[in-house]
Amino acid sequence: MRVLPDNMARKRHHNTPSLLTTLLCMFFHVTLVSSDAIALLNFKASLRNDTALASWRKGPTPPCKANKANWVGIHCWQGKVRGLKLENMGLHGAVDVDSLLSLSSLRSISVMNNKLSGPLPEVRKLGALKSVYLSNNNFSGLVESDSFMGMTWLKKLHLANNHLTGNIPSSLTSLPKLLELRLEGNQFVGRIPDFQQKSFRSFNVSNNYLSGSIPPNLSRINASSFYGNDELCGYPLGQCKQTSVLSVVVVVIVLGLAIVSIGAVFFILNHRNQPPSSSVESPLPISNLQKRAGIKESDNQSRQGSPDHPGGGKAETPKLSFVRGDRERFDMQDLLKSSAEILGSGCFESSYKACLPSGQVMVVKRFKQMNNVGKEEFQDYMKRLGKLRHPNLLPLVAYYYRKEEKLLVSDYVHKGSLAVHLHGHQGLGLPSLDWATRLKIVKGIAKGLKHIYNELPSLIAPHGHLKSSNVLLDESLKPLLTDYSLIPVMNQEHAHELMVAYKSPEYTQHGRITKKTDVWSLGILILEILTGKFPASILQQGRGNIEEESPFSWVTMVVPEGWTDIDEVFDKEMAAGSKSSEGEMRKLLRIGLACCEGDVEKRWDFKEAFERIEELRENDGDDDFYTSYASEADIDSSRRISADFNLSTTGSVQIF
Ligand SMILES: Nc1ncnc2c1ncn2[C@@H]1O[C@H](COP(=O)(O)OP(=O)(O)OP(=O)(O)O)[C@@H](O)[C@H]1O
Repeated sequence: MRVLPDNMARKRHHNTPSLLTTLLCMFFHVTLVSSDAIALLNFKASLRNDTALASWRKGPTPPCKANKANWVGIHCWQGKVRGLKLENMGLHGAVDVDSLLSLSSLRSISVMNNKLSGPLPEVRKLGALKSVYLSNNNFSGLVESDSFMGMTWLKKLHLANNHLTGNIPSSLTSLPKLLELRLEGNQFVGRIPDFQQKSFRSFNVSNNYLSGSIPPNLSRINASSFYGNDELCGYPLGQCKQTSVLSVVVVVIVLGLAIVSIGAVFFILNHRNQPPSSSVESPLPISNLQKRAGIKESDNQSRQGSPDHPGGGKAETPKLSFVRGDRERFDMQDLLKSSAEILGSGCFESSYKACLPSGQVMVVKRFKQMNNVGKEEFQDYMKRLGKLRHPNLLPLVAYYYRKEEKLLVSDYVHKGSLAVHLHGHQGLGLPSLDWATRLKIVKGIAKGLKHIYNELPSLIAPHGHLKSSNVLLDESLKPLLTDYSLIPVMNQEHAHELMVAYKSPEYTQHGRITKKTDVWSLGILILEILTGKFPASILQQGRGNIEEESPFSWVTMVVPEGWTDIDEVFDKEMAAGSKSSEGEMRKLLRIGLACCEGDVEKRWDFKEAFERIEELRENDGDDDFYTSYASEADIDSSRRISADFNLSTTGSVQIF
């Protein structure tokens, strides 16, 4: 609230309404003008010629009521603004992305066919967007390489027919979900970068100033998508001209000379920078990780070192033992002096994120209850775990052994855990995981488990601690299992008390775990993924009251017996926009329930569960306003779409 200077406050006093009126006005303002409305009104204020948005105004009519839009150009879902479709409205001015930041449910934005100008809007700030349509405007200027960095959810980006310059932004090349990219009719220069996406549903870079050869993975795209770039070559356009032998020789000689000179410079610098003697190293700064975690730096056991560690010569350094040969080494000192942040405290001790001076970001998980086996057996087992390699397993990188505590070190996974994406996404302003992503995650989890079952057949519960916080998601939302196969080294009483395997019905009822125990956990995880509800057994973990409630009560609560209505069971945010996949969702639910069969004898074994999951058909769900239109025709047909869209705002056509 702005505070008025004293004299102004006095001057206004005569004209101000009574306190009661003011309070009433404030009350009505707060209740009638939702935060979505405020955001939209600020957005409108940034536009020139906004007469087309006359229905956007303060007052008793909110932009959305449930799934119905009251304001023109708005798509609504559960009372929140889900999409903005402001096409062919003669809008001038710039797009004020900042004003839209509080629209937490916004997933699609289209301002195509207007006269908007200024630099490319910073859509990256709206990281949850799935579709961005800015084609046919007057946006201009350099597009920075990181303009789309972190837009993990972006499926469709249409920037055609503007005046954008610079290279095609490299941040586009690794967006995991990007399916449509329309950049035609701009002034992009340079080479087409190597897109990592396997295939595009729509791709067009024609009529720019691109040069060089077309990357091979784009060679299946229609040639017309590349036309109008005079210096572009390679399939599907004509072959690139062969460079003459002479020019190759010249390039080789120049490169050779450059390498020799760079080598010489490095040699000189290295020798200059070397400390005169290792004994005069400056004292280490106070360790952040050490300070936070209170990890002891020196003790007799740690000084013995490990044969695995190449830097074994430093007698005073506590040793980290690396279990993989393919990893850049760092030592315990690096780890201890790195800046650290607590990621969370699970059932065991806390986990820390540590940023090493080299730039590597690691996670250090501390265990005090890991004394089930002696030192040698422990080391052998860690080496065995280090040998597990699978795209869906987060590898153990190194460990630190002290009798009193162990540290397990792995890579930091930036997108965090599945638990956060299922239950904490709203607070973080992230979109809910769609059905297609959830199914891919379930398939990835099953594949990771299969690998552990194959590689560690002697373990009774090969994973033993499967839950949503132990499934991490990488940049492309691929699942990575963590904290797996630790039961053999855990103190048994702690394992019984804390680990998920011991929360299964066979343990709570008969005091045993079996090969099918992980299948129970997989079933619970599947139900959690489908319903979006957090399993009670995890909430109760470590509090010792699991026996008071049957392990089935959560299952019967989230999947009531004889359910028929999909809305009753499935996470609404997942089910919306995936109507065509309802059949597969139901199949997965049946798989989840079969895995949650209380009678171990009747419960599927892992092989059966895996095969059933593999059979599920993947289908990349789509939930923006162009779902029912061929995207190639988007721009041409925008008038038609707008007409349909107007119908939807009256409630007669449901697009979302
Ligand atoms: N390598 C990692 N990268 C990113 N986040 C991680 C990593 N390892 C763990 N986390 C996250 O850090 C938080 C704390 O993890 P931690 O393993 O200590 O506890 P937990 O998984 O909640 O429970 P438990 O101790 O039973 O495994 C969790 O949210 C977890 O998902």
